[in-house]
Amino acid sequence: MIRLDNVVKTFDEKVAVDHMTISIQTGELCVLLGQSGCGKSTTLRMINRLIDPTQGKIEIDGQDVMDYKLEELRRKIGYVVQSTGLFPHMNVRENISIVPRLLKKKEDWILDRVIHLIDMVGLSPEQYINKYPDELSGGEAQRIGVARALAADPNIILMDEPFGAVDPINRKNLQDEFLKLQRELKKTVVFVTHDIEEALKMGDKIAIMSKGKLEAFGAPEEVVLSDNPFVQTFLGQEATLKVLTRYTAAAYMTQADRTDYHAYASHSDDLKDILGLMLKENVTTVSVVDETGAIAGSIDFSTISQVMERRNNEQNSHGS
Ligand SMILES: Nc1ncnc2c1ncn2[C@@H]1O[C@H](COP(=O)(O)OP(=O)(O)OP(=O)(O)O)[C@@H](O)[C@H]1O
Repeated sequence: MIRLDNVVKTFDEKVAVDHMTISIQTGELCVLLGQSGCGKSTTLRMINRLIDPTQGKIEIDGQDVMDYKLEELRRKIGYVVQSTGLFPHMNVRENISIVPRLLKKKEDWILDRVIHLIDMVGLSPEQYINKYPDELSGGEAQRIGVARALAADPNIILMDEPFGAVDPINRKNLQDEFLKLQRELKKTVVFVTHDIEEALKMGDKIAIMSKGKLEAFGAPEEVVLSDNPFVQTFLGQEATLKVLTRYTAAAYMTQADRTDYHAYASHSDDLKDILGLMLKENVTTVSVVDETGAIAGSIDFSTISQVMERRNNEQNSHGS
């Protein structure tokens, strides 16, 4: 759906993006990962033409972005930034309504859509619809930013460090909820972050960039096994462990085993959390509890090591 073909962007003499070539499939969440200044945001902004490339071509649905009418392109593409970009003098309803109003949707339709979107991002419409941005926490503002980006039902969403300014617990919640939403909506998402764990958790594909260049591109399990020396150093030895953040306890627990093992994990915890709990409590099996606090099953160490082994084997067989 989105194709970058040898894209270059220079600012004066400085090369910000250096011959980037990647293809992002429909419904895929592609993370652009790299250190500050490596060209992630510039790459993202060339997709919706906030910036035009110096060289190369970007296609959406097979058509050069330069051939789209700007308004058509922006309608196709939602955009979420770290600072949320909410207008401070507009309340939540007005902020989310901006694009539908530009598209001349009926007011009744817009109000229904606003209510639906606030609910969809996990907030109460009655409580939040009339609030102003300065009455929202960082996490709440980010949710409204996501709701606003979804307002015109775009096929593509560009997200620039969307959860960067949020504390770690809220950040994890936002990640989990966005992934849940994404499983339903299946938008094509390009997501910029410099947080390795976030990238390995969120990405169907990860593009690792350094100094404007693409260093690795592939599924998380692939990039952690990359033999590119920059990628190895950048991701560090813990990267393979971090891949475990992609898998939840609920998906891997043995439901038949409801024994109380005295170390408890939530069904929404990921396998890296569970491994951490095992090491902390010095146990090899933990009970998994559901949202009511009842024991729903268990996970043991061998399950986690099998997941890691299987991932590694799959990758090795892909490579051979
Ligand atoms: N408008 C601009 N004018 C001049 N130089 C720019 C401009 N925008 C970006 N750059 C430069 O291009 C390079 C890439 O910047 P970019 O913002 O794309 O990096 P990034 O990876 O997104 O970094 P960060 O995570 O800090 O936002 C940097 O060296 C930056 O200083």
